[in-house]
Amino acid sequence: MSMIAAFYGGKSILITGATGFMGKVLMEKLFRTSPDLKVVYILVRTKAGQTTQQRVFQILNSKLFEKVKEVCPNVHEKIRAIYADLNQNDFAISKEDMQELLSCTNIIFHCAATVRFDDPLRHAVQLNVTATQQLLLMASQMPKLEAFIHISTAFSNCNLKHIDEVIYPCPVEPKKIIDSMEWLDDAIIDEITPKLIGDRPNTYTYTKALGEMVVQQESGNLNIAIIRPSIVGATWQEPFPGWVDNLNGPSGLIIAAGKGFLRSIRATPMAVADLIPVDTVVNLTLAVGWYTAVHRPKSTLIYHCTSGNFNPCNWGKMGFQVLATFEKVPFEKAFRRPNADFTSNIITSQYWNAVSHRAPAIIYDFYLRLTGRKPRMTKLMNRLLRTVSMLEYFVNRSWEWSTYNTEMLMSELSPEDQRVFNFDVRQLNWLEYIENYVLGVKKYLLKEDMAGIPEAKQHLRRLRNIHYLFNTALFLIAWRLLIARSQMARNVWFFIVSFCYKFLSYFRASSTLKV
Ligand SMILES: CCCCCCCCCCCCCCCCCCCCCCCC(=O)SCCNC(=O)CCNC(=O)[C@H](O)C(C)(C)COP(=O)(O)OP(=O)(O)OC[C@H]1O[C@@H](n2cnc3c(N)ncnc32)[C@H](O)[C@@H]1OP(=O)(O)O
Ligand SMILES: NC(=O)C1=CN([C@@H]2O[C@H](COP(=O)(O)OP(=O)(O)OC[C@H]3O[C@@H](n4cnc5c(N)ncnc54)[C@H](OP(=O)(O)O)[C@@H]3O)[C@@H](O)[C@H]2O)C=CC1
Repeated sequence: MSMIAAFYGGKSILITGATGFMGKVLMEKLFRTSPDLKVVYILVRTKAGQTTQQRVFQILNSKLFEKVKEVCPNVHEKIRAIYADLNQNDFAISKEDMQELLSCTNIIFHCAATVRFDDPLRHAVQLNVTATQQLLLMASQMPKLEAFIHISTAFSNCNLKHIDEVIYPCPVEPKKIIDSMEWLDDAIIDEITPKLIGDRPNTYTYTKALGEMVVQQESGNLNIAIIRPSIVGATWQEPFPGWVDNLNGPSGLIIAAGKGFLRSIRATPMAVADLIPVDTVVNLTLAVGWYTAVHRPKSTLIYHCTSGNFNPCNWGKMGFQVLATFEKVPFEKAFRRPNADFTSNIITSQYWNAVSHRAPAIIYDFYLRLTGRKPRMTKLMNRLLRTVSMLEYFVNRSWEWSTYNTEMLMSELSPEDQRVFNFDVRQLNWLEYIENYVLGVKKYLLKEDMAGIPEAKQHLRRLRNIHYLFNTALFLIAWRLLIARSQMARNVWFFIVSFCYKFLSYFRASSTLKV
């Protein structure tokens, strides 16, 4: 029997960010391994015209929860969706709901965050710092609370090369930042943002670092742990391989590359691609919840959930395997044939951007205009290149994260728990994982049917022929222009033509002789 699964039995668990990528997988695993848990409270806001209940209904009816419904048929009764907006005071939770949360909660998993890199500082602080502070305040009023698990990111200190399992202070205290957001206007905040984030690349990593400081400062008597995952990718094994439901991290780029929009990227092929499957993060998170509550470590432990030091894979190998998978299972209706040029040189990258991205977009828009349609490719391409430029920071550097606490925890688990809550990425076969990831993107994000693969392959063959035809035409036009202008080109042309003529005459004469 798994000790971790048994631990969650009968517990009341509060999850923030349960409607997000990681939150859904966390809930799924909890219900599948501990169907006898008492209740899972989830803080949910209304979104895109859906009520909180409709959102829960949609999650429970997704493919991700198919197995759960077999193991825990009354799962819908065990989820208590509480309306909450983490941007509001007291999260806009009703008095009755708040009372219930405060008196019943045993464990908190705080996953909610804004993961957008370009969020204005005010918004990122509100969600990643102030909301964390408020949740800690709530936690301090929960008499039955056994553990508070905060999900941060391995990149909260990406300005450092080697990162230990400690909290690194930011120059300005989080409390001062929170206070200043109340009275500074947006224009001034925008102006001081670059100075505040310093050598971090964006407001996301900066506010996640501030969030950790808040956790440390407001921990009081709480039993707290922090988990720092690296780049979270599709599921490795559970509940099935390749599940993914958003465009963050590499997923969006896999689509852009598979559809032939993105054919080159400024990336260092040898840099470590520190990807970590979402089910691995969730297994570690649940194990940490158990360990923190049962063993009550004296200080706040930080767990790095990374792959680089256990089982490194680099961007070059990843890109190669992604392309190899596109050969077997191409995406439908590609714009161009998928290709990948990784270059770490800024000038070469600008060149490829012009030749491989902007020029085809302009030509396609010209074709759309000619055929009476609205041009859209240049706009789409600009957006894509903006996204890529934001991710470039992470694909041109390598980091080292120490993992003593994660390894310690692994050694504390029983063999059964090591199996059920496996977070040992040494067992991960990257080639298999990446192939399943690409398949998952095709199935669960693009919702493409496998039956369409022959047609997709046929489409790629057509694109290849168009590509050859286009290049030949381009070459002939360029050559024609050149010989019209340059004597040397004319001489070369004359030499080639006369050589071909002589060769053909010789060939004809020798074949006549044989007859
Ligand atoms: C030769 C090329 C490739 C070769 C083939 C192989 C490819 C695979 C190999 C790997 C290559 C390199 C992969 C690099 C991945 C590196 C990721 C590193 C990230 C690590 C950071 C730390 C991890 C974390 O802690 S947090 C999680 C990460 N967070 C994110 O990823 C969020 C990023 N997204 C944003 O910040 C925003 O969405 C932004 C700024 C990118 C765009 O904002 P904007 O307001 O302009 O638009 P949106 O409304 O958000 O979206 C517009 C449009 O774009 C789509 N989209 C959104 N995000 C992405 C994305 N990541 N990639 C692609 N497309 C994206 C979105 O759906 C919208 O589409 P519509 O059609 O308009 O709806
Ligand atoms: N994905 C990754 O690569 C990595 C993620 N992390 C961390 O993991 C955690 C989970 O990330 P992930 O699941 O990928 O992120 P998602 O963006 O998928 O999910 C974010 C969650 O936060 C919720 N949320 C955001 N704003 C509010 C709000 N105002 N009120 C209530 N809920 C809100 C979202 O709710 P809604 O559905 O309503 O928008 C959603 O449930 C985050 O803390 C992130 O920093 C760390 C490393 C890498």
